[in-house]
Amino acid sequence: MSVGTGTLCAVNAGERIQELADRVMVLRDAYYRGSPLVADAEYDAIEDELRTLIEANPELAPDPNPLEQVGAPAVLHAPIRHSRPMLSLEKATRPEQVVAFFDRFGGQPVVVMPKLDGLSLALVYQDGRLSRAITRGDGTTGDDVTVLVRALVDGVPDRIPADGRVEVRGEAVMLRSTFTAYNTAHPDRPLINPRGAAAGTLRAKDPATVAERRLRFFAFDLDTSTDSAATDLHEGLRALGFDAADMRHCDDAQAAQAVIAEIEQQRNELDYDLDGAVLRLANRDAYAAAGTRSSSPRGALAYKFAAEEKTTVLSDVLWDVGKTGKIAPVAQLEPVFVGGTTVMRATLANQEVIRARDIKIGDTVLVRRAGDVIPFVAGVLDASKRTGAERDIVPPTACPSCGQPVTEQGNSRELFCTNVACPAQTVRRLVHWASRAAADIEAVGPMWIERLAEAGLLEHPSDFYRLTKQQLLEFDRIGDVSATRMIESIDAGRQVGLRRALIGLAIPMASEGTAARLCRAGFTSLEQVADAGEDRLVAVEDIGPKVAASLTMHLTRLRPELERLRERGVSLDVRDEDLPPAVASDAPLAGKTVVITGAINDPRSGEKVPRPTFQRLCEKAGATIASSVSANTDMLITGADVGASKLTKAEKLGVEVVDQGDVWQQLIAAGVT
Ligand SMILES: NC(=O)c1ccc[n+]([C@@H]2O[C@H](COP(=O)([O-])OP(=O)(O)OC[C@H]3O[C@@H](n4cnc5c(N)ncnc54)[C@H](O)[C@@H]3O)[C@@H](O)[C@H]2O)c1
Ligand SMILES: [Zn+2]
Repeated sequence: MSVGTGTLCAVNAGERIQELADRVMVLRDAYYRGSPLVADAEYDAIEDELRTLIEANPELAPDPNPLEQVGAPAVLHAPIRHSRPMLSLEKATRPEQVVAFFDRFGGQPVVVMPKLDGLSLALVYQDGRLSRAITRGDGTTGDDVTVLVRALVDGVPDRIPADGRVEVRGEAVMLRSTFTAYNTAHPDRPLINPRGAAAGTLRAKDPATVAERRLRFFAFDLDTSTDSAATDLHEGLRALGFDAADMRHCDDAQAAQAVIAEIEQQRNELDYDLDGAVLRLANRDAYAAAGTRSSSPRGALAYKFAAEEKTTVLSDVLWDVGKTGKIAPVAQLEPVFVGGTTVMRATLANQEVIRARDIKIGDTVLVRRAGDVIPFVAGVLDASKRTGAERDIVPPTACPSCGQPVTEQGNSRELFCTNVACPAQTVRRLVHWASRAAADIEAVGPMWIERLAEAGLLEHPSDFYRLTKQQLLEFDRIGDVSATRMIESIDAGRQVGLRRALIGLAIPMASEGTAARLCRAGFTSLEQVADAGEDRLVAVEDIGPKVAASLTMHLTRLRPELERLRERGVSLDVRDEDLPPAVASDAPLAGKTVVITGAINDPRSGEKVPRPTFQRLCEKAGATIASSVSANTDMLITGADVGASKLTKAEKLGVEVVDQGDVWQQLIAAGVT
């Protein structure tokens, strides 16, 4: 008897299936206990491989099959059985799968909404009062977390206008703003990511211990015993007073795909993490009638986005000297595809973060890259993987560029090189001067700036303006064309003006906003700011004593440089672009200080409008823009997906909250476009 290759394969496949199934169980167990061993993307890859193998070899399906189970038989403190199972979702990554979903339910309306990355909760109401909040658990039985939810979760009303039994399901998330604020306040015990933080919060024994870790609930599912509730999911939830996940009705796969793309695009600007978009039958009866599979409802589909977190190996740490002399640890990573690009370097912030997260060279670390944010190392996931060959990360005692001793500053013990002649700092400052936000010397890139500095031709920003074409032509790889381009680009940079020059000088603590505010406060030249003195500077809105002191000290030090810039024809005077546009006294927002929050869309085209563009429109209509709500704010303009914290604050301070739609109407009526 011969053994066919098919059989051999099946034997191998069987082993592999068992191996993967075991691994899935181990990873789930750790994950649902709150200490994941790998990033979600890696876990999902294991599930995918298992699913593909079982589909090809159904007879080898393990028993029990983890893919037919939900969650994990987690440790439940107060188990409660769900009225109907809380399931997982079927996943899709390709447009064809969205088409297939629409084909399956020909003609039925579908809602598309963000797939929030938190943890799901079932809220049970009896005759209008919240009676219970329950976690998903293993899908059949969850944990009673009513006390914690009442104390910590915003967006869960105590009472709703409905009789009988009502069950609302949704996601409890930690807003990114809450997460960041918490980690800033507690650098010694940082949270790794918002989702883990949310799950951990609802595992606390006593709400008082996690009081600063507030969560926010967004509803996505509704079950009622009464017939009075709307059959449309979105309307039904809103009528009961819930913030629903932002749902958009779509009639066909093409429309759905467009909304999915829009959600993915907005992903970075929202105040919560999301890992995909959910498609779901809009009609609640149709959704119920579609029924379920072993572990997922048939009437819904999750479209997954690229992972924003992955694990990789930290191969080394370099200490990088920045333009203000700050020496920051930069992680060198084994290349990893995350957040849509291959990441090889990530920030480690400072030595306190390294200590608090107990990170060592050689560790497998979690790397997070969300949107335009610089990738960073969030922490070590599986310390049990350590072999003993890992090395401690040792901060330098001398500047890696100039060798001068370093100094430590602040609570997070940031390291600084205070040598003003430090070559690394010099290059960084020159690069910053040439950057778009400052003199915008586009044709002289960072590499050439470094070469020119090494050759002794550049040390201060003013040195750019005495470079000659002859000097540039002496460099091997600079020909006539590029030398001309460089000189022209430097010439154009002479029009830098007060605001951008101040940005370009990289004065510690003075932000781009500081520069803009000084211009608006009536300063007409950089010399005037240098001579103003701290008292006059603090009188400017939003400029505090520390910023004023830093400005005065550094501009005094830079006085000779300001003179050289002037001598070489560089304008340090305020420019038109630095000032708010002229406003008529009857402009709709005249005299109002406004804060803008949420995503802004032009109602005429439906298109997204970048925040700075909308700010400029409001300014043209007479408004002064502030970054956060305070007692001085007159109006909070809200776009889509507004963070709860801003709204709560506005309510507390009695600030008028106005929807962007109303503001657009006024802008359009006043001809401000
Ligand atoms: N890192 C690990 O080791 C590890 C282990 C196990 C699971 N996981 C992760 O946990 C998840 C497991 O999948 P799952 O079954 O828990 O969740 P899922 O990805 O299948 O999605 C279902 C969940 O999505 C949530 N959700 C968010 N927005 C929703 C919306 N608008 N409509 C409906 N549901 C919405 C709900 O909480 C629901 O329970 C995956 O992301 C997986 O990567 C990770
Ligand atoms: Zn140095």
